[in-house]
Amino acid sequence: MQTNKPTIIAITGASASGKSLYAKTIFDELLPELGPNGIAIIKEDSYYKSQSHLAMADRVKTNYDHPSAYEHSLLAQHLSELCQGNSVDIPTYCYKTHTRLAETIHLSPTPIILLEGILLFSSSELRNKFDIKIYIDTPLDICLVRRINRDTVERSRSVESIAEQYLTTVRPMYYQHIEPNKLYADIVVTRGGKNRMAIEMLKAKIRQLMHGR
Ligand SMILES: Nc1ncnc2c1ncn2[C@@H]1O[C@H](COP(=O)(O)OP(=O)(O)O)[C@@H](O)[C@H]1O
Ligand SMILES: O=c1ccn([C@@H]2O[C@H](COP(=O)(O)O)[C@@H](O)[C@H]2O)c(=O)[nH]1
Repeated sequence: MQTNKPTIIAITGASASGKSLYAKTIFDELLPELGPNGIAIIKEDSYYKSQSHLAMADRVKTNYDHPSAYEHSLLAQHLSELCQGNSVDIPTYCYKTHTRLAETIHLSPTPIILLEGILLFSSSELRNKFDIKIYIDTPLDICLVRRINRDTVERSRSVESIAEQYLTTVRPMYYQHIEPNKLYADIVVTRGGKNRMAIEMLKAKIRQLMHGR
């Protein structure tokens, strides 16, 4: 690994497997020692394509679990920019309106970048940019329960709409585009975002990388 470029740690797995919680726990626990210029989180979901040209009735029909729903080319471009020492303006996305928002988030390169999202391993162009690849391996029935609990509260969804979307796209796309790419992982983490040993091991690796810079 080069020491002068950001280390990109990609965290993938099914929807509601615990990717965000795992990344956020590591971020929160390392922030006091690394500071805001030391570590950042990027979400693949920020790169969902804008759907502002579609009516709401059509936006809900989009397959958000297929790689084509994401602007992966922009994510790849931003990772390249960050690795070259340049800042980027990350898009923001609203799950309630299913589209990109007007504002962006300005991000300068940090030594450690935690990148999390469901389809990060589906593109070889993206995979080649990752220094460490982690797969959060949580049984799908547990993910579904977590998704129902989360999306009814945080994403304005009804249980019926979650069930419909799960059966039509979320579950089939998981078996086509997420689970088969587990083989690219360096590390497979069980028990979701609260696996304390998996959290401590990645924190130790990050500390080692920071000492080597
Ligand atoms: N190990 C766990 N035990 C209990 N709840 C968890 C665990 N991991 C994650 N969760 C919860 O499940 C929900 C989905 O987790 P989240 O991290 O948002 O998943 P993802 O980012 O993979 O979609 C959240 O409400 C989160 O707090
Ligand atoms: O407009 C949207 C965009 C995405 N989704 C669902 O989100 C998940 C990915 O996010 P996680 O935080 O990893 O769960 C994906 O399964 C999409 O189905 C959506 O419902 N609407």
